[in-house]
Amino acid sequence: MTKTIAILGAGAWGTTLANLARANDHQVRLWSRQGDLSLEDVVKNAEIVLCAISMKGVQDVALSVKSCQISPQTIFVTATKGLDAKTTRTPSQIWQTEFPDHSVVVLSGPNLSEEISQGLPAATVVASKNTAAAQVVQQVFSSGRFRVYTNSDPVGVELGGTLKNVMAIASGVCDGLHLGTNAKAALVTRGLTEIIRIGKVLGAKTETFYGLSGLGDLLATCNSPLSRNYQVGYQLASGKTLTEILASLPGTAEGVNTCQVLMQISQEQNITMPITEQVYRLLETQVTPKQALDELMLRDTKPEYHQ
Ligand SMILES: NC(=O)C1=CN([C@@H]2O[C@H](COP(=O)(O)OP(=O)(O)OC[C@H]3O[C@@H](n4cnc5c(N)ncnc54)[C@H](OP(=O)(O)O)[C@@H]3O)[C@@H](O)[C@H]2O)C=CC1
Ligand SMILES: O=C(CO)COP(=O)(O)O
Repeated sequence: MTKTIAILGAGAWGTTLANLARANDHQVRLWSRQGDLSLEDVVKNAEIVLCAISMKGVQDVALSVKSCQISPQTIFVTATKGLDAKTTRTPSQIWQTEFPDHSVVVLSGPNLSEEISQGLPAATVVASKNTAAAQVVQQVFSSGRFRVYTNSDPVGVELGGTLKNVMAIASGVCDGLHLGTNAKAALVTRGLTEIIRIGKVLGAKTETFYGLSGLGDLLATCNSPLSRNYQVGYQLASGKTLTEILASLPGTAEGVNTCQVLMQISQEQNITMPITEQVYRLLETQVTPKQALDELMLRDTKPEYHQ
């Protein structure tokens, strides 16, 4: 059944998702601040409103959508991977707070948009407390090139995609310093342990992090030069400043902001986040990449906890 879909954000991810939905014969209207269509016209009568804008714009756009005419049945889908700097909320928590009577679905997975745009195969997850809403979104995007799984842990799926961005920065540093495959395996594995530790405190289920939106996205992003977050780390290791890197980066690297929000959460909730802390100190120029490595390697010895 053809659906009317409003996609907010005409960046790399919003455009790619719009093309996937159009390829399945859905009617798609795309909104961005630069576009010709007003937000009101784009969301009017939409059965699905999908947000793929950067984290920094989500709260304001959600408030703007609230003042538009929205059908009571509209499903909201969020594809943003970040945390709100003011409230530490996830994007789905923002949408659910502004639209408490609507279903909210999180779409997240190992989805480097450039590969999907080239028609390469990929899989993703759509997660919601409302299974029927997740299944609607699954049907909208599923194709022979894009395999979509449903899941009932939206916060876990969302945090997998968000927290791995910090690990992707660390992985870029690891590769930029040419530390080798053993070091990378150790970093990504301990990164997953750290993600699970944070995620559990923030309300996610542990097992979600072993799926596509957790381990899957961690592997994709930590190993691909297509990842903007990986690029930030890689270029920091080569001696560039963060300002220089962000000035030439094609698109958003959410891990930079996420890292700051996580440090706030770490202090408030007393969660140990050694890798995140070193990425934060590196971004703040408190340590060099080599010093960050030494700090991690010379921490107190301990048993191998998995969570
Ligand atoms: N690219 C990818 O491979 C993937 C990206 N994501 C996530 O999707 C989100 C968007 O990423 P991506 O499309 O790559 O980023 P881009 O930088 O390519 O695009 C960002 C989009 O967000 C919009 N935007 C930014 N700030 C605001 C604001 N204050 N108000 C309104 N709109 C704003 C931009 O609008 P404008 O054009 O008007 O400036 C643009 O449409 C990120 O959270 C990212 O982590 C998730 C999976 C894959
Ligand atoms: O989330 C992504 C892949 O799943 C995209 O990663 P980057 O935002 O680091 O480019």
